[in-house]
Amino acid sequence: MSCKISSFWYDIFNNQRALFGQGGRGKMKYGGVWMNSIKVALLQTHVSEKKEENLSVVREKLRALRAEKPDLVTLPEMFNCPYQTDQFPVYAEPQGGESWQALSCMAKEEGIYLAAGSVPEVDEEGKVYNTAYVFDRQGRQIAKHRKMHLFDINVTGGQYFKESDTLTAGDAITVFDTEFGRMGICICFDIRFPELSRLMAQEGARLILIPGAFNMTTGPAHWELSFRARALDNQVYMLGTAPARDEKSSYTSWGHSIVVNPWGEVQAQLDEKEGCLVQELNLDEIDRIRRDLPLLSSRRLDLYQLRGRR
Ligand SMILES: NC(=O)CCC(=O)C(=O)O
Repeated sequence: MSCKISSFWYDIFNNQRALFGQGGRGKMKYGGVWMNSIKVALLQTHVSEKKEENLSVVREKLRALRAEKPDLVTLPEMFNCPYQTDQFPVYAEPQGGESWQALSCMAKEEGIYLAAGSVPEVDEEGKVYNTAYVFDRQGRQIAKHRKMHLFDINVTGGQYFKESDTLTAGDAITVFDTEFGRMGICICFDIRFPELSRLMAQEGARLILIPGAFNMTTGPAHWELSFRARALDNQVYMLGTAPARDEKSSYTSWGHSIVVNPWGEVQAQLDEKEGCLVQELNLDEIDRIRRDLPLLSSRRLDLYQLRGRR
């Protein structure tokens, strides 16, 4: 089936509306109301060295999910490529490349929003980014986030990783609009910087999507805690989608794809194995919790303010 979609319209559209200078501040509703619930499916896939195989796995799993009728499906960080700094430039493709086309077609074929994990992206200057694309039900790209905080850590006796060896950091905060309300997206290590989630929430995000791959050092210590903290601070749903654990790979993913509700509770979480988390999210809960416990509206904005660069 042919469903070639150009990313051209997106460049024009998004250059005008990308967050913080892209218009559309605050709330936007479709036909005056948002839908009050959304069915999401988080796909925790095994990542192999074969890009085509990784894409085929996603295609198969989306087909298998048809009976569930999800509105939004999310994929893991770097789901089409081994999580290794030396491999990012090898697997990188420009926006509109082969993986982008395949993912756009999948969104269109299934009639879903597809938050297509992240993939290595190369720009015209040869810089490589860790990039998350989001497609709408027609397969059009409606958002693109380049990981803003590169994962450079060296934990004594634990995990070492240096994304900046081969990756360049993004510099935009990313939100997008759907009939379910505004959503934000960032990538893995980005979650550790509370300002970013707060800025997305300030811009009206009600759900924050995070493709992520914590590891065997920081995963048990900080994965769930980080999702719960950001959900609680901002009274939003937080969705984290990770690759399944592969003990043979050089970087071992913690897995544990997770949905946390705006009260800060874990609504559902996978273990380390391949799997799919299908969840119905009650979006009215966001408004109820914000009414009952008015944190965002009780901030002392006369005394302090957080502003993103415009
Ligand atoms: N891929 C990543 O950004 C990993 C982040 C991580 O493990 C962390 O502890 O933070």
